[in-house]
Amino acid sequence: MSEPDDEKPRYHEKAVPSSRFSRVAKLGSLAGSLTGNIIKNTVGAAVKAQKPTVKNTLLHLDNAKSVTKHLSQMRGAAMKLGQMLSMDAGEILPAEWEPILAMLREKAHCMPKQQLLDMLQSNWTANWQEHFDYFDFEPIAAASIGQVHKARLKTGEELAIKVQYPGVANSIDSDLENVAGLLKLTRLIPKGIDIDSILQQAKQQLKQEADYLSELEFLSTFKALLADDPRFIVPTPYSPLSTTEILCMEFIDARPMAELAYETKNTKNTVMTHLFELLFEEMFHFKFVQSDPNFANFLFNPDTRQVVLLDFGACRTIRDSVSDDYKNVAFAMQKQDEAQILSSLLKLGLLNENNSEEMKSTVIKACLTASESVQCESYNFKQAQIISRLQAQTKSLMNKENAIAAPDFDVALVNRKVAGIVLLANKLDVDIKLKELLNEHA
Ligand SMILES: Nc1ncnc2c1ncn2[C@@H]1O[C@H](COP(=O)(O)OP(=O)(O)OP(=O)(O)O)[C@@H](O)[C@H]1O
Repeated sequence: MSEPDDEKPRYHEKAVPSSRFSRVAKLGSLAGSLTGNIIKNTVGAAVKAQKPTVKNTLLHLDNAKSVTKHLSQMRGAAMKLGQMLSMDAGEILPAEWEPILAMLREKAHCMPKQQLLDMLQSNWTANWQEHFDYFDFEPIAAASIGQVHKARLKTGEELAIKVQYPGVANSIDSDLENVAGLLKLTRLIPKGIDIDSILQQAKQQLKQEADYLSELEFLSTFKALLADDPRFIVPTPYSPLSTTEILCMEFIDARPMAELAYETKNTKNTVMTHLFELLFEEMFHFKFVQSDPNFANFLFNPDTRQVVLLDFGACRTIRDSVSDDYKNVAFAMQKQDEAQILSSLLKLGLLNENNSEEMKSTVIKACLTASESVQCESYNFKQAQIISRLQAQTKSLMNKENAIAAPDFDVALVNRKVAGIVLLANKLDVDIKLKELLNEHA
């Protein structure tokens, strides 16, 4: 049933611990290895006549490796929380953690063939192979809550089939609680970040993402919204074989977004411009947002410069008021109107009346700095070093207990979307006519 494909990445097979007991045991062993590493590094520091500090003990790279190794084996909730943290806080966590965050974004194991066969059989029928010309058991991708296989139906259609790891849906709450407890133990998270609200939102988002029939519906909605749009390719959903744990759609042959880095400046600018156009359309026009804009969720076609959109698990319809308030912030930033920026941030819940004057003024100053992106004709996030400048400006907030307000879910998801697209543009070193793109929505 399998056709070899030399271009495909190889994944290590590793059984996903599916019972609650085995998942807790896995976290127990992580706690054990963290403690072991702390002792080892404290002793190591003492031998080298250094004072043991948080940096050379808790934040030591051995701990980073332990956390990554265990989370990537747990997959599901554990790994997703790591990904969310790296998206939300990736630019502000201590530099020592960058290797873990990078691995959490990318590293994954696939499930052993028998576990995969059990999932296919329990979701389909014993004779499921009758539907296919071939089904490649080697996954083309192993992500946080499922792995993706390529297959060809008897009718000739090529499908991408996402199969969820067993036990993911039932263990979301307990996994997230346990992992967050561990992360708190490592004191990894700056005081200013409200981990408990990230945790609540991660639970809510993951439960939605673990229901592949809801993703199938979101995929159909996006397919309809972008029908005949020459900038984008959205795979056609295939519902006859889709279930809550298996998602089937058209297979699209395109290149990973990371390879865009090697394309011409023109291609990079065009592809990234499409993504900013889509961002504004989702926020201000569709009011329906795909809120997980990580690198792996886009592919591109180098010849046509089209963007392939994938992974619709985390879509959300946002309230009209949220869409309007974001638009007000954007245009107030363009006009450098501090009073309007403040009132829109208050409405969005990104600031509240209890915040100190110092806090309000820090956030408004940061908005004014960021506003250069929508004022000049063409903007390059990387060359402007805007992220490090904003980090420096808001650094004082990171060390104050719960200083960063936890907005409601709509707002948190739009924030994640905006941040994700900006980080992508920053990474790719592109020039974007952001002012012009925004003005189309005036
Ligand atoms: N329709 C498709 N055509 C071609 N490749 C696909 C398709 N769908 C998914 N893939 C491949 O599988 C990878 C993972 O897919 P997807 O992002 O949907 O999985 P996921 O489990 O939801 O990931 P995440 O960890 O982001 O939640 C993609 O980056 C892409 O390489």
